[in-house]
Amino acid sequence: MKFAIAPDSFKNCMTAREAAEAIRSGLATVFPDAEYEMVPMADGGEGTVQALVDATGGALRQAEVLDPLQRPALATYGLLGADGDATGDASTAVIEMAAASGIGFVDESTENPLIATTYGTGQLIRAALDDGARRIIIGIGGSATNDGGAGMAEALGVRFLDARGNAIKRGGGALSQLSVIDTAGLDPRLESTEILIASDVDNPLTGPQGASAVFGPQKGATPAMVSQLDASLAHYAAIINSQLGRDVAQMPGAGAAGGLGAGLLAFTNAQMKSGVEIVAQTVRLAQRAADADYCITGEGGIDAQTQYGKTPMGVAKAVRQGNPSIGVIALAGHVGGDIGPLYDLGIDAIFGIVPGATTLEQALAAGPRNLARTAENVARLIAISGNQSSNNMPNNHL
Ligand SMILES: O=C(O)[C@H](O)CO
Repeated sequence: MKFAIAPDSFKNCMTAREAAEAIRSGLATVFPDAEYEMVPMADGGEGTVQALVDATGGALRQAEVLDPLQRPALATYGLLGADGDATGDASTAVIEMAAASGIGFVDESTENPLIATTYGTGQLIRAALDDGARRIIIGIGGSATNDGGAGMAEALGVRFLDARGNAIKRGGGALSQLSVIDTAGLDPRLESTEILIASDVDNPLTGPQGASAVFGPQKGATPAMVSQLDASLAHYAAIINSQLGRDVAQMPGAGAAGGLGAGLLAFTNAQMKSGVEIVAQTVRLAQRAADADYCITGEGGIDAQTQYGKTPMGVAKAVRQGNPSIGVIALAGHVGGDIGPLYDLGIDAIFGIVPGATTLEQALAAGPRNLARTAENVARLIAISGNQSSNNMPNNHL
């Protein structure tokens, strides 16, 4: 009997690796001799750096950056281990933009998307290049910014000038004064660096579905600021198009992280991909689960949204590629209504792990125990289903 264990983190409760350990401990009470392939997962959002470092035997690194309000901060990124490195030589870095430019750096009294900058994200990319990265996975979303990634590009050597040739201020508000983009100083290492963007949304840069209209308010933008920021980003995109020949405004995902998606597409050779697919490929999930009987995945919450690129869905797709008969079982702290489509899309069964009425605080505190107990019960079902190998039958549990 072989299990591939590939959960996401359970937010505010367990990292993906801790969740995988809890699942293994529950399964192992019933199948102590089974083989367990541990593959902590993520979808490009929070926890991606930790999951990829854990899954590949990599290392966490820190860099001094400027936060969205240009205050000094320390931000963590990761270098993957050779285990999960598509380059084969441990030169892939993984970055979460939110580690340098995320909403967590501001509160209601300081948030201001007119001035917030992604400069620190550019500093993280530079730090990864200094570490020798030739492939960078960057998870984007959860930002405090609305600057179209101009700050990120500036940190990598691009100059943004007004009509008089002076550098404009950082932040989305000042982009309305942009006249010339000078890319002569852009870090030449970017030319030969593969950048994969794992985006949390596929919104365009501008318009009613764009970065400012949809996500500006959650960063403190008033309706007047939303109009100003949307016009600034439209102006910025028009100059990018006319001076760099890249038409990024309506590309899917260009509006992610306050338009950082657009900035990466405009100034680097980045490609936008599904976050969970990038992670699954990087950790070779399909290969590692190719001879597994079951895959156990999970996440803090599973609901109808899960089908749109969340980890359990991406895991199911990946493991079924080379192993169509694998059983895929998902465990979650919260299971929403309308999960029917997930069964058709490749998840065989979904179980909530919370045993009864409880407060969120209690549920979080008991998370690892609840996850392990639910995994044990899943194993008990498997044991009585007759699919188990007779060598692994735990008589004392039947
Ligand atoms: O950061 C943001 O703007 C949202 O998470 C969408 O990417």
